[in-house]
Amino acid sequence: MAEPPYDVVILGTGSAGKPLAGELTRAGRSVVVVEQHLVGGECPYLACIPSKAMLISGREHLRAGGRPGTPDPEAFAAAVAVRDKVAHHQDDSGAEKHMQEEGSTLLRGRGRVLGRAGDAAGPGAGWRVEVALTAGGATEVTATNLVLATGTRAVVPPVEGLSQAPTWTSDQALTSPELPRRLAVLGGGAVGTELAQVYASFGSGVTLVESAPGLLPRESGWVGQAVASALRDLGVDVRVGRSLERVTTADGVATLHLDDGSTVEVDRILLGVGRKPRLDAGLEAIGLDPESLDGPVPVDARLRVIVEDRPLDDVFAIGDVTGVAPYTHTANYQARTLGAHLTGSGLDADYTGIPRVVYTEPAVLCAGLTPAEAADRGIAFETATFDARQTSRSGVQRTADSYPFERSEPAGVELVADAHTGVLIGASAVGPEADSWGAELALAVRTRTTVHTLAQALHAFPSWTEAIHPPARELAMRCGRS
Ligand SMILES: Cc1cc2nc3c(=O)[nH]c(=O)nc-3n(C[C@H](O)[C@H](O)[C@H](O)COP(=O)(O)OP(=O)(O)OC[C@H]3O[C@@H](n4cnc5c(N)ncnc54)[C@H](O)[C@@H]3O)c2cc1C
Ligand SMILES: NC(=O)c1ccc[n+]([C@@H]2O[C@H](COP(=O)([O-])OP(=O)(O)OC[C@H]3O[C@@H](n4cnc5c(N)ncnc54)[C@H](O)[C@@H]3O)[C@@H](O)[C@H]2O)c1
Repeated sequence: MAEPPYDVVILGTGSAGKPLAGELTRAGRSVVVVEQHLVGGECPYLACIPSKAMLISGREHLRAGGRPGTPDPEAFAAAVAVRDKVAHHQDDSGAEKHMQEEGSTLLRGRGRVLGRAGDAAGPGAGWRVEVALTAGGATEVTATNLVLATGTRAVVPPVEGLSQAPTWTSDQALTSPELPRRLAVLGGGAVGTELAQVYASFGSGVTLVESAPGLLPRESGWVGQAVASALRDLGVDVRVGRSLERVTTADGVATLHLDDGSTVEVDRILLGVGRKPRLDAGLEAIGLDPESLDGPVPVDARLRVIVEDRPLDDVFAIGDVTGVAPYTHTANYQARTLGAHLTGSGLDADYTGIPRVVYTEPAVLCAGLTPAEAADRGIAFETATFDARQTSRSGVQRTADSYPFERSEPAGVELVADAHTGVLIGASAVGPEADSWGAELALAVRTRTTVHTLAQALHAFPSWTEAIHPPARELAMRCGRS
């Protein structure tokens, strides 16, 4: 059955596709969305929300007397119940209803681009998309504009024996009721560090293997060291600069063979080594070859897909599939930006100061450039750091905190400023709730605030934001003024 022609067809209803549909229907556009799995994408059911719920429950468990190294299946089961409740038990009927109430036509199935509509080539002719319906059968839709919002999938590294081992991706970990007694976490990025903390909090014996020289290797070295130190306090065996050569499995127990000759026996291996864009929606029909692309879909500042160095006027990509700062807030922002472009004059996307947050304890919030990135770009810069344990808030927190074991409580702030202008070009904050109080720094980077202005800001006493003042003041004395 052929559907009527629409203004826009969107493939994928995740943190990118779903809000875009709302922006467009509110502006009176006709929209058809195609979703092959869950309406809402990975974030609410399989990623952000269940992982944050488990981190919070893990913290509460430790404060209530839970001991790292002592598995507590009962406490874990209670946390899983909360996790599954906040993740709606993967029931997306509420999200589906919401999209329909907003006016979108939702087709459940797998979409594949067939090509331009009719014989006409070039902008304005519209796009044909075939949908293999989940309920069976197929249909075809036509729309003037095509939007790819197909997200990513977990990378499975090509390691000998891994496919026979008991592995989890984060999707599986965050939907499973199992508390492994011994868990290996492969990868020390956001997934690896957050989930290592979750399982260690409930008593799993966790070994974290990261191939880079430190955890969270995209960030300044001290940030990853702070997180590594906190994980070690929880009993996690953190091994950085190590790679996995092969895995052997016998009687359900996997043995990891690392490149230093050591072995680790575990009941489960969690893969947190990154994600790859989903490029299997018929991109050949728009002139992209997924094989040779082997990376994100290239877009310009208006989210137009670039083919052979030129942006297409009627094909767009948003969200993780574009590889631009893969977070829900980026996907939401790109959806708003594209919505404005398709319904009015719009603005170019500006990715300055996107917060990169890891919700471990201590939490991490980074924005803008690290000193290493500033150096790579040839920018003359100055940096200053401050140990946030010197704030009054740290003293209050230490006294009030009821963790049952010694912790090193790493916390700090690093600012990076343009040496000539004093504009804040990067910042990192680590500490309790840095995901919230560090937001001031992300805003300062995004709004090109100078360290002179930042040094004049008043920071509430006794809050963690007081840690921002000393390095801002130091840089204000060392940097020029714009
Ligand atoms: C464990 C984990 C924790 C995370 N935590 C956070 C966090 O705390 N904060 C944060 O900001 N980000 C977090 N993220 C990242 C965040 O989940 C993603 O950035 C965000 O979900 C990307 O949204 P998206 O719409 O691009 O992709 P998705 O949410 O993956 O949506 C894409 C949708 O497209 C559908 N689709 C794909 N191909 C087709 C097709 N051919 N036809 C029809 N439908 C199709 C898929 O089924 C999917 O529903 C986390 C990620 C992981 C893995
Ligand atoms: N708090 C958040 O916002 C949050 C939380 C979780 C995930 N995410 C997003 O989900 C996506 C996936 O996260 P991720 O942590 O899997 O990816 P990532 O790319 O952030 O980190 C992967 C890590 O694995 C390491 N690695 C790669 N191959 C390895 C190997 N063979 N052995 C050992 N280590 C290896 C890399 O050096 C890197 O540190 C990211 O886009 C991330 O932004 C965000």
